[in-house]
Amino acid sequence: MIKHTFLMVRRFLSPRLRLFSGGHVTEDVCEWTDSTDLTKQASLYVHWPYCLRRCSYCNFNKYIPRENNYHIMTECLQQETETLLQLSQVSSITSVFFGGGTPSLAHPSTIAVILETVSKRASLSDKAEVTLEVNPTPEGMSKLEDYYHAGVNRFSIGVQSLRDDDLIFLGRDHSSLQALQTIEEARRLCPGRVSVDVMFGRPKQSVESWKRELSELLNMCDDHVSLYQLTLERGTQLFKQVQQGKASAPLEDVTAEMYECAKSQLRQHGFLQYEVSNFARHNAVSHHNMSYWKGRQYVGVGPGAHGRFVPRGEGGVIREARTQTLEPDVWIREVKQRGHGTRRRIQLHHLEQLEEVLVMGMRMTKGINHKHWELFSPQLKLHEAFGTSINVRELLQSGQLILDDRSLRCSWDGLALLDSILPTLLVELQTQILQRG
Ligand SMILES: C[S@+](CC[C@H](N)C(=O)[O-])C[C@H]1O[C@@H](n2cnc3c(N)ncnc32)[C@H](O)[C@@H]1O
Ligand SMILES: C[S@@+](CC[C@H](N)C(=O)[O-])C[C@H]1O[C@@H](n2cnc3c(N)ncnc32)[C@H](O)[C@@H]1O
Ligand code: SF4
Repeated sequence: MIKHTFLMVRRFLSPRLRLFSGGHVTEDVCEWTDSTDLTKQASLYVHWPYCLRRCSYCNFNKYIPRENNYHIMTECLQQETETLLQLSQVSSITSVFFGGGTPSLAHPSTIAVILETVSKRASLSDKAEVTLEVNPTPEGMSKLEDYYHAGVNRFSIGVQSLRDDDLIFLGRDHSSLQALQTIEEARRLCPGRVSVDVMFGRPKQSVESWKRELSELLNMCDDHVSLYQLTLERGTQLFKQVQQGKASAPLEDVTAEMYECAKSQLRQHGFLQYEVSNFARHNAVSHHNMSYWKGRQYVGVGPGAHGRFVPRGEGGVIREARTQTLEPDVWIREVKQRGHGTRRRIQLHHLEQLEEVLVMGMRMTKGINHKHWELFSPQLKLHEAFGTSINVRELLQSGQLILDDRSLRCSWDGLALLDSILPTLLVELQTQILQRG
């Protein structure tokens, strides 16, 4: 089974509410050529681990800063970027994503310094997507222009909700008006390259109010929407509130209806679903996230960041799943001592890599095409791996799964059941690989 997929995968894999169907994205803007040596390029993820407060639902790796150590954080992020780029020996970085935590708490000069470091160690095209996640507070908004000048060309704005009561309940540090103003300013700077995150299935939320809320958002937003169903995460305040009966999540059929409405509203506004949680208009898909779903290499820098790359700089030939130390102070110490804070390295052998390619690739509405699969599995073709099994045939016959000349993919109905389809595919893959020794 998949042991190494990172938090984001786990969190957003579950389409519990028959969440995800929609139109087709026709053109693949993120296609790599067959001749590309995949170990020579990677995307870069940079984690800023601090937030001003803890949102009640969030269990991402984030800390409330005790003191202002942003200067030292910048130095260490720069140092670790250098070390890991050297270790990976990639010649080209195809996209950069500053996530968190709240990376819009970082000084724009930190972003500039990291991007300069990347450019010194590898080629970073002017056209490469450079995303920064922004909490839509007045402080975040006031820095957008400086981030833009530092090299950011895409903003991902954590709107979450346009209902002020809900924002307070969720522990957010901004109002709905501030969110709309931040979207406007981000669109002025990066037209066509602004994404919003919005969550539904919130306590006390009704379908009617969700419809109105999404409609307001769709009238103001740009060309990319990430739509998440609020997940109850163990260890969060919201989890406790629900356990103690102080809050309750909407029933499953209510959230399913919320999704149905969202889907049709998004479609009316010209958005096409291209992944389990993501919708784009004018083909404004997230290149960085596409590189995860396509099983490309990525380097993860900063506390708790995940990476997948071959450490060619030390003679490695096998891709590794790498995780950086979670706790910022410990991570800082490690980076100062040895240039990086890698806590865990796991070699991904052939089967494990294929498992990841499968799990990630099936999230895309386009699924896994034959070329994509053959890059990782030249010997065992898609038809050979999945076309002969009785269990897989049942999924094909039921219409949940499609395997044809184009690709292996979920149907719209099937995508909603991805969690239950994947185990069958994984078992079949394991069987086929083991049989072939
Ligand atoms: C799942 S949300 C997606 C946000 C938004 N929808 C977008 O794509 O612009 C992104 C979050 O996932 C986490 N994340 C993404 N890539 C990561 C990586 N390589 N290592 C660790 N965490 C990562 C970070 O917490 C980041 O804030
Ligand atoms: C880790 S946050 C980082 C971005 C930024 N700090 C923010 O909150 O806007 C990335 C995204 O993950 C989503 N997210 C976090 N916790 C979630 C949960 N429990 N259920 C669903 N989505 C969640 C939110 O939509 C959020 O925008
Ligand atoms: S949702 Fe964003 S701002 Fe809120 S605690 Fe999580 S990372 Fe921080």
